[in-house]
Amino acid sequence: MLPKITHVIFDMDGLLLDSERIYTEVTQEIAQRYGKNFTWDIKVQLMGRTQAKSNEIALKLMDLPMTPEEYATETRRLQQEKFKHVALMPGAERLVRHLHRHGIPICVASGSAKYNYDIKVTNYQDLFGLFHHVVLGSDPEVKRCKPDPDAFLVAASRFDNPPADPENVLVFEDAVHGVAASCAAKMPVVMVPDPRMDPEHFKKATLVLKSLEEFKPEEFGLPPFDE
Ligand SMILES: O=c1[nH]cc([C@@H]2O[C@H](COP(=O)(O)O)[C@@H](O)[C@H]2O)c(=O)[nH]1
Ligand SMILES: [Mg+2]
Repeated sequence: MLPKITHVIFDMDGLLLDSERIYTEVTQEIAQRYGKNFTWDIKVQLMGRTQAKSNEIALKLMDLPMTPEEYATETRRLQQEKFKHVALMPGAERLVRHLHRHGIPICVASGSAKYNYDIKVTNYQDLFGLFHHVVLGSDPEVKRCKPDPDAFLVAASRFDNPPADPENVLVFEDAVHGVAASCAAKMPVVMVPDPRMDPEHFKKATLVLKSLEEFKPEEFGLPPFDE
């Protein structure tokens, strides 16, 4: 029996936005300059983290001869050009608009830095305006990034009247650390992973889908699509 859902939290990168593709392109470009390879196994360890934490891990695992400052500046420069043109993931807009139209409180909880968030949503102001609130990796209340539960617990606490009970909050995630964070927060989670993801990582998810387009809201006690 799937839990009855009252509130929904969306991850952003790789779930609502096709921005994981951009992170990969940029990191691979920098890695190649030094004859290194940004592998999928390394990528999995970065997804969902704060920018600072992810940079630290990437530098170490790829053993790049750059200072943290040089790496941060160069990735930021290359990413920001591309983030302006980021696409939505299939089914994201339909689902967000559907839940909003039916009065289901929705929000975003992402590891993204605010300076990147602002660029990523430039073309989607209207859509992102439907969220009750947005919690980012740079939020002072989020002490630890995913896979710790902080981002989701803070996000649930900011739904008002009444605040959300974790077991009735549905999380949508693409990343292994995001699924772990949802479980640590005791929230059910629908995982929509990249096709390269090892199915070994699916075990903790409540449900795994190939695309948001496959989601059936009524299975979680939410209003069915009516169009
Ligand atoms: O290849 C990468 N993927 C993901 C990240 C980090 O993971 C976050 C993913 O955020 P979300 O929780 O919205 O999926 C990004 O904002 C970024 O901080 C990264 O640095 N590099
Ligand atoms: Mg993500």
